[in-house]
Amino acid sequence: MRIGILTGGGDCPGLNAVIRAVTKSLIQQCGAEVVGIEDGFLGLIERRVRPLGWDDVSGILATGGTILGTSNTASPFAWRDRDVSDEVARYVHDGLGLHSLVVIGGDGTMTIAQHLASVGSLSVVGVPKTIDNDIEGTERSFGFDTAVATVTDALERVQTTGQSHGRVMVVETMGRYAGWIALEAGVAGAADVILLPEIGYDVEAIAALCRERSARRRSTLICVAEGAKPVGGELTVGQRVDDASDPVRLGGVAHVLRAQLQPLVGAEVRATVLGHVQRGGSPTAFDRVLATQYGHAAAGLVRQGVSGRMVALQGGRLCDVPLHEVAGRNRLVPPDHALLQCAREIGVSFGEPG
Ligand SMILES: Nc1ncnc2c1ncn2[C@@H]1O[C@H](COP(=O)(O)OP(=O)(O)O)[C@@H](O)[C@H]1O
Ligand SMILES: O=P(O)(O)OC[C@H]1O[C@](O)(COP(=O)(O)O)[C@@H](O)[C@@H]1O
Ligand SMILES: [Mg+2]
Repeated sequence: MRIGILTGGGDCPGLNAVIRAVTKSLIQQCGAEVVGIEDGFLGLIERRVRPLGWDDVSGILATGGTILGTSNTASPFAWRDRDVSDEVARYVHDGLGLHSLVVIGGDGTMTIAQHLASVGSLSVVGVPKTIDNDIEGTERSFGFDTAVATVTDALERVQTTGQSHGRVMVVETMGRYAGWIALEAGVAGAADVILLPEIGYDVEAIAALCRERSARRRSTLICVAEGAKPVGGELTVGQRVDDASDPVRLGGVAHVLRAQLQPLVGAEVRATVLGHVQRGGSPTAFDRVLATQYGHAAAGLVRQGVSGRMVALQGGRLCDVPLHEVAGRNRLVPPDHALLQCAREIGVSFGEPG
């Protein structure tokens, strides 16, 4: 049995833990030959692969990033304005002789994997990664827990300096169009205001809260997701990546909000954009365990000859879901989410109009 592995989309902590678990499981359980594909789908397009043996994946459990490299721009369906998916499928079948491909990625990567599985009749098994936790079909992607821990730590640090100066402190998280990181870290880091892409905010309502807190000699800690926007307003685009299917990179809403709040509050306002620090470094123990379980489960599906499915966590239990239920979708924070309600009832503001 010959199996390929690739990591696609933005990197996140725990990718190496999955690569290790998939490879060790397949070698130990069925003596499989494992092939690492470099830089996600780019490696299939440019034909860059290398063998992965037991020793290649030893000692990488706790390391950040991905030993295989990744790409969040390369798609076989739109490569330099061409659809090269047929060539890629032939390379996987005939060139590499792969029985199955384990694809570790996010919503975008799973969309490509699902298309490749149907168009190219490839055998594909998915593993959900992303700090954003926005993949349909699973309640947890690995990498999210580590990002939340990093943001929580940052919020606590920003809070002490904010309180010393009596300032309004705005901290921006990643997450694209989903507010999971801001919501969980905002609660864990005791933010006074949490702004999510799923809930439009009102600058005057936030300013009123800041003024009221300043009057009580309290600083205000605002945790804003990069995809948050004012009611009826626009997303803040950080930059455009022209060769990506989704060229928009969000970023900078903390600076926009800072400028909007400053004339409305007495206190000084400062903004911090956490950026890629949220994606780097060693995975938490939770993510190491989840990534190991996901990798082991994906190897199990491969050995059973299952295709077109992604391993997942539902109700705290490992399971697998069809890729077509994941592809092209985005899991957002639902308006009736229990943690939203909990936060509201302990006085956290979501910046909603008063
Ligand atoms: N809706 C989509 N349809 C097809 N390809 C997509 C879609 N969204 C993203 N992609 C492609 O999938 C790859 C990874 O997507 P990205 O969203 O950056 O990472 P992730 O897999 O972590 O979600 C990129 O090559 C991107 O061009
Ligand atoms: O690394 P880039 O290209 O700046 O992308 C930034 C984006 O990637 C993420 O960090 C992770 O998103 P994906 O998991 O979809 O790749 C987003 O939170 C962020 O908006
Ligand atoms: Mg994504």
